[in-house]
Amino acid sequence: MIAPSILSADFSNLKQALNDIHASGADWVHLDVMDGHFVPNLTFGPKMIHDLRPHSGKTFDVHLMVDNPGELADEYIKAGADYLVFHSEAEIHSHRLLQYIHSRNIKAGISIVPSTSVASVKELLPFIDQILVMSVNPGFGGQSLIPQCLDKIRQLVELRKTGGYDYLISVDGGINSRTAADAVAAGADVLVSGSAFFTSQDKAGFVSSLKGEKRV
Ligand SMILES: O=C(CO)[C@H](O)[C@H](O)COP(=O)(O)O
Repeated sequence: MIAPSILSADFSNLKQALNDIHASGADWVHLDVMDGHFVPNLTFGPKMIHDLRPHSGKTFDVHLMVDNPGELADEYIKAGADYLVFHSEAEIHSHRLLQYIHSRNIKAGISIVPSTSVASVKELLPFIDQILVMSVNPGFGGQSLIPQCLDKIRQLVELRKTGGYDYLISVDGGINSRTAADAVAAGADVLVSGSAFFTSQDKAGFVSSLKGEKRV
């Protein structure tokens, strides 16, 4: 599946960004929430997500790049998140927060930055619907994929098989027409793409290309 990240959209025209995502055939909308503390950038909060919600029937994949995500989770659940994904590095009680998100009847996920190992989140794998592998240091779009991060996807595929778990593996950062095939070969289920998607003149062709349907 393809999840364009509106981080790279024109923030003065986000309805158009959603229309572009719908017309492209992409599957999800990826919404990057940054607090200026956990990552050195600020984006938007729950009101933005709430206001965008009526304009899209797509799955809203909300990626919290914030300190203390447990204190903020409710606001994003109320705003209309379908998946609420937080960083395990930012939450001591990740297991409790996963349970809480599930108790509110939405999907729950964790994300890991490039310096976090899969081994350090192994205990959480039975309790998640998605793991978002950051393939750049989070904070900004337009960076280059760190190839070593793809090995974490391979490890997560193996652990899912041996553990009988049921999570999706997403990859986020530096995904474009050149890198997508490596991420898919490693076992990624969801490709998040920001700058490559929004700078593409042929977004439907770009999405098809990432899905392996045709080349652009
Ligand atoms: O989470 C993010 C940055 O922290 C973005 O979703 C990600 O970087 C996508 O942007 P690009 O495809 O341009 O790398």
